[in-house]
Amino acid sequence: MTEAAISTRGLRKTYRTRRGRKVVAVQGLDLDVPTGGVHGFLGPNGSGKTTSIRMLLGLVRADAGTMTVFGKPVPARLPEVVGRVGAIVESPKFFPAFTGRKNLQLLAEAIDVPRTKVDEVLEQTSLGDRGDDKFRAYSLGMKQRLAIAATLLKEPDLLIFDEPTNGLDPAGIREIRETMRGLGDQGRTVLVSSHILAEVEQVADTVSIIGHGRLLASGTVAEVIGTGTAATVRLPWTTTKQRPES
Ligand SMILES: Nc1ncnc2c1ncn2[C@@H]1O[C@H](COP(=O)(O)OP(=O)(O)OP(=O)(O)O)[C@@H](O)[C@H]1O
Repeated sequence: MTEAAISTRGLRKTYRTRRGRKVVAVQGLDLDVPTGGVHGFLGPNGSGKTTSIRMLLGLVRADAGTMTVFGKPVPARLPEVVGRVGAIVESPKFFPAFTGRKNLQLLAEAIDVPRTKVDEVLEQTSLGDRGDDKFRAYSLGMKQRLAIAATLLKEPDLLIFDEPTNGLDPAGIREIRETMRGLGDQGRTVLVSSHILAEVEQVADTVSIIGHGRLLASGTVAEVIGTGTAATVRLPWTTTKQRPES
């Protein structure tokens, strides 16, 4: 069996607010992300997706549970796999007065990647003909694609995107979706979180549904969102207004 790109068992995180109130964000999450293709991490707002991703990346400390990335326990052995992982968990910072290309060239230099790679990643994210425009002139979708281009500079095997289409118009959403699909088709592993069922359905091969910090269902999109498991799992949207139009 191929090694899972990501695996978590019994992952837990409780936050304490400034007023001392406890917020249970993740409560015993068992997540398995297979290697290769696009895996949707689907759940309504506040279900614990960002917290789980931040724990995987060593940005938030887990209270309990185990996690592996490409078989290495994290965060203990994160340095061994960090070079294989690219992530966008918040809006990345670029210099507004520099072109997209110049921003990427600076990054490439910083991480010791040949400058020729910049053209390649601009093409991969459909920014080839806009690389010489200033970053501040980019649309939100183009800014997000430049962020993806930046993560691609080091050719990661695993890409983690937290709600990458938030705030984008339908054209922007489509472009990000196509970029993610292209990466999955190249054999890379893409983990993408979303609260929009229809969006995950359109891009993912496999999906895990999370609700209140727990795994509710996992499998191929056809199994989980199609006619199969979804019918037997009370999807978290059914009780909220967050169920998207499909
Ligand atoms: N730093 C924090 N301090 C206190 N509570 C937090 C903190 N970060 C997240 N939470 C709470 O933890 C729960 C899970 O939040 P999280 O952001 O992980 O969910 P999410 O599924 O990513 O939601 P969204 O789609 O809205 O980003 C929520 O109730 C949230 O309010």
